[in-house]
Formats: sequence, C-alpha cells, structure tokens
Amino acid sequence: MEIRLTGVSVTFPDREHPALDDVSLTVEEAEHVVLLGPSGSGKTTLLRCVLGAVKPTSGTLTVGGKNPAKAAELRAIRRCTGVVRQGNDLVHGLRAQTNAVLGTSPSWGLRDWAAVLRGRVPARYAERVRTLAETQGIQPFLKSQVESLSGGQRQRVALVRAVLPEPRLLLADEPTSGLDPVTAQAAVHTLREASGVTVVISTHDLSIARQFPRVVALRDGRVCFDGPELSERDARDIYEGVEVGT
Ligand SMILES: Nc1ncnc2c1ncn2[C@@H]1O[C@H](COP(=O)(O)OP(=O)(O)OP(=O)(O)O)[C@@H](O)[C@H]1O
Repeated sequence: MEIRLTGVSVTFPDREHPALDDVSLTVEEAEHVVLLGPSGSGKTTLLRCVLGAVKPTSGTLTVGGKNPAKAAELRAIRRCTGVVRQGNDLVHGLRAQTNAVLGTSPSWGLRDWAAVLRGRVPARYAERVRTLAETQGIQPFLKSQVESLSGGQRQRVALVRAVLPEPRLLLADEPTSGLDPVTAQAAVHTLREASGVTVVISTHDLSIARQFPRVVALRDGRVCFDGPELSERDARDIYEGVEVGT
C-alpha cells in the first residue's frame, strides 16, 4: 500500500515545537523503508499518523489512497496492516501461540475459534506459525503464557502476530529493541522477506538501517535524509545535527 504524506505537521497540545514539521514523503507500494533519527525526532509520531492514532494538525496523509483520519477508511487500512509496537501489546493470560494468531481473527470460522479457545493454533495456520516461530527462535515458548516470556521473546511473538495474516502494509516501531544481535537479525530477515508488502520500520540501529534499500531520517520533525545508502558521515550528521550533505 502506498503511503503519501504532503506537508504533514503535528503539534501536540502544550508543545512549543511540532513533532512533525511539514513532512512530505511517499512510500511506494511494496517498498521497504527504514526511519532513522534521534530520540524525539518524530518517528513514532509518523507511524502513529499512518495508523490513525494521531491526526495531522495540517497537511494530508493517505494510505493506499485512504485517509486514516476518517473512521471508515481507517478500518479498511487496519484490515490490511500488521503492526509491531514499541513495548508491544500482547494479551496477558493467553499463550504465546494464541497471541501469535490473534491478527488472523477476522477470518476465523467456528473451527478456528474452537481451537483458539482450547489454546491451540487453528490447523490452517499451524505450519506457518511453526516456520515463523522457528525463524524467530520462539518455538520452545509457544505454549507458555506471554507474561512468563522475556521482553525480547514477547517482541518476537508480536512480530509473528504482525506478519502471519500476510498484511499489505507492515509497520514496526523499533522491532529489534531488546533483542540480541542474532535474534535482531532474524527479525530483520522476516521483515525483509515480506516481498510485495510495504514495510516501514523505525530503528536506532545503523547496521539494521543499512539492510534496507531506503533510509528516511528525521530530525526535529523534519526529513533530513532520504536515500538508498547511508554513509558514516550521513549517520553522524543525522545524530549530531549537522546539515546532511554539507
Ligand atoms: N502524545 C504526545 N503528547 C505530547 N507530545 C508528544 C506526544 N507523543 C510524542 N510527543 C513529542 O513529540 C516528539 C516526537 O516524539 P516521537 O515519539 O515521535 O519521537 P521518536 O523519534 O519516535 O523518539 P524515540 O526514538 O525516542 O522513540 C517528542 O518531542 C515527544 O516528546
């Protein structure tokens, strides 16, 4: 799904400076983009705008041609979108594998509900859950209650939940935070494997950013870099506040 922002600004109440400041950006259908930038630069705000959780103060934003600020259009966007949130939002009291299949619930029939209510994975998702869980290294924990998992293990369950329904758009806010280098790499692999899917992730990890074909960097709510290759100098400029490319 294409994401198109035109002159988008967001100023939160009681804030002097905008969180997003006149951002114009197009992410093409099936493009994989990483958002980079210092803490507080506006990455999460941008992702939340795409999800309709924050409304632009000015400017226009469309996702697959739909306006996420309108409830009916937002529902259509959310139906095709997988999300991995910072800190994630798994349902406590349920097994990891039950959480992993929750994103597919709109298409459940009676048999699927019956399986889920018994804590099992519906048969038609079993193979893919197993494959994804193996890639993410969470196979041994699938039957555990999510609250007994570590932060990194929960993060990986959230990633499986996001990709399992085969969404057209995948948004991930720091999906590798809290993961060790090997599991972080597995998470990136799963996201990069989503061919034909529009993928936008935010990260602070330059080695992860460099694995994506396009890097968009924000600083003080503005786009300060947009390109395919991030040099050491560009990275330093983004984080040290120097004008990129000067
Ligand atoms: N709900 C809110 N109310 C007021 N200010 C907010 C709100 N959400 C974000 N902000 C402010 O907007 C700015 C951008 O925040 P945002 O979370 O988008 O940054 P970020 O780049 O994702 O940071 P990080 O890398 O630390 O997650 C910050 O100054 C933040 O304090």
